[in-house]
Amino acid sequence: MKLSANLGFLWADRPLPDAINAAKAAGYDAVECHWPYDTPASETLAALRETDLTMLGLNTPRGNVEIGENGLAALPGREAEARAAIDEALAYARATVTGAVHVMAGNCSGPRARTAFVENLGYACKEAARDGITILIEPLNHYNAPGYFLNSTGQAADIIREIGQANLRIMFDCYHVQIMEGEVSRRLENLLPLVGHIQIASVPDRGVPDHGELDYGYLLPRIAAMGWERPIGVEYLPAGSAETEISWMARYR
Ligand SMILES: O=C(O)C(=O)[C@@H](O)CO
Ligand SMILES: [Mg+2]
Repeated sequence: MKLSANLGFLWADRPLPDAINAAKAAGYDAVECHWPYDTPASETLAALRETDLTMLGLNTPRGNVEIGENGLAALPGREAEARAAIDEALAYARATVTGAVHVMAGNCSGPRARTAFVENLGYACKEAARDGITILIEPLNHYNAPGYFLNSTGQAADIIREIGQANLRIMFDCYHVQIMEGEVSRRLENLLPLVGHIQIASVPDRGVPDHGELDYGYLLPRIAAMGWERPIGVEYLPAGSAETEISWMARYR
């Protein structure tokens, strides 16, 4: 089982190149991040080359976070900003040889939001396809992301099927799926052809994935048995330092 350190949460207090080095030292096979835009892409790329790690994914900018914005792609009337955010994310991904961009929908609901999301995703897929980049959409739970447009895997699957682009996939975060829908292993197996990335954390506390209501001792071997070979994103909130918490990894290797 290969694991990817999500540097949006792990070593998040360090500059991104230092966090990439920490992930390497801790034994992770890959990295992924949330919003890397304060770090010049050249510095991120240098750290990736030095450590021989790949950046699996990054998120589009969220808009005005001070007023609670959490993405722009499903906001009717904000298409120009949404596409600028997609362009910025894709440029950073190209410059750092990152494989996927998570297009963040934002806080909205209703048919006009869905239309905006579908159209902006169509744009993102076409722009990304030129460089072989995958576009991800991630259903988020309503405790961490109240009002977020995308909150179920069924909704994500419908949108992906409607758009019909081969590079559009679900970011299946087991933490969010368990909170919103349950039946994580069956749901993942059914959706597997549409899944582009998998993430894990304990539920409900979003801690180290070795306790709580989801049994990763069962789930991770089950995911491997489904034929999943790519690194799984470890996206938990460290209670202390991520270095002192890595002993859980040995269990899943
Ligand atoms: O919150 C999550 O889960 C993520 O994966 C983020 O990329 C979205 O904020
Ligand atoms: Mg996630």
